[in-house]
Amino acid sequence: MALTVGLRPLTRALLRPWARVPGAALGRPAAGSGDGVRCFGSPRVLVEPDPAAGVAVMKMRNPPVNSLSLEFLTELLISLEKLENDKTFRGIIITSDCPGIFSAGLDLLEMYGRDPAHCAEYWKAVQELWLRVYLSNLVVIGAINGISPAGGCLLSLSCDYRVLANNPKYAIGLNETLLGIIAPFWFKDVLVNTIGHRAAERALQLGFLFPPSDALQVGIVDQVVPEDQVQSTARSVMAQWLAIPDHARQLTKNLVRKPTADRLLQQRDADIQNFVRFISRDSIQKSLHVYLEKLKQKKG
Ligand SMILES: CC/C=C\C/C=C\C/C=C\CCC/C=C/C(=O)SCCNC(=O)CCNC(=O)[C@H](O)C(C)(C)COP(=O)(O)OP(=O)(O)OC[C@H]1O[C@@H](n2cnc3c(N)ncnc32)[C@H](O)[C@@H]1OP(=O)(O)O
Repeated sequence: MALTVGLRPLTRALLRPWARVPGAALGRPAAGSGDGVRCFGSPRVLVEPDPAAGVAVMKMRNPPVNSLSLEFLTELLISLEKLENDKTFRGIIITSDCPGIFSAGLDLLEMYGRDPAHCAEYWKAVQELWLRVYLSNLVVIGAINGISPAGGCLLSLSCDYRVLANNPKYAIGLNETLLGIIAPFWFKDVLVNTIGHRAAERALQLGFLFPPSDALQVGIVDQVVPEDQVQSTARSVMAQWLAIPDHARQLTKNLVRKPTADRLLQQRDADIQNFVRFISRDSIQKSLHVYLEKLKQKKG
């Protein structure tokens, strides 16, 4: 897929793609990879390659909550692009390195109190990550080992298969309305494609965050397993998906997903402008302020 990363050169230059990850990366062989295969990545994205299996495990580690900041999105994009272009890999497992949190979704501080140019750049990166994961030629499996609201849910929904840890503290869903904001049409489309129109209508309006058993029942995840089996289950599922010839699976994936992606691709700039207009409204900024204050107060 020929997507440009589309971020300002400055943003990219600030990052150190493929820097060795301090400590964790140095000298630590990737699990199951045998001698000589090392983890790599960038400060916020740890990639554990298993070349023999053709699989890479991508661990998000932007503590405390893996919120999708501009820098984090950029690093995720660079990692994905690198894996996509490396013929060694046929599949990626996306998971979290932050205990109890898959991803808290979009970084609210990228949308609160920012100028329009920043919001536009941020939204472009959000679009880019979605397109890259959603249309990836690789098999993408989400090993969801923590709570996954809003943008975290979108990331999960963009995977080919979702395995959620069975922990009552975890939940997944598009909860935007609870923040006084709305899920954009392409978030909505992916949810409708996954759980159907009626269930999506209720879930979106009420901002449902589904705990594991409800998540499985509604179909927002494909499997719920004990927490200590999330990674191994993702691996077994990956083996099933990799048993299918790549070209047939990729063409089929494209057939199914392209119409949804095209809706955004045909109006990316307009979508950015809509977002910037919407998020810049005083009333929306107030809602974000109230929500951020609630998060602070929760701490006591
Ligand atoms: C007509 C309209 C036309 C066009 C419209 C066009 C476009 C649509 C417009 C907008 C679309 C926006 C879509 C938005 C998507 C999103 O993803 S919004 C984010 C949603 N996320 C959430 O609601 C999760 C919020 N966080 C939590 O609930 C909790 O933090 C947690 C359950 C994830 C973790 O709980 P704890 O472990 O208890 O940790 P804390 O709550 O103490 O958090 C630690 C620290 O992190 C900060 N934080 C948490 N989440 C975020 C976040 N998403 N972004 C930024 N920062 C976050 C939190 O404030 C704490 O900070 P400190 O107090 O330590 O500084």
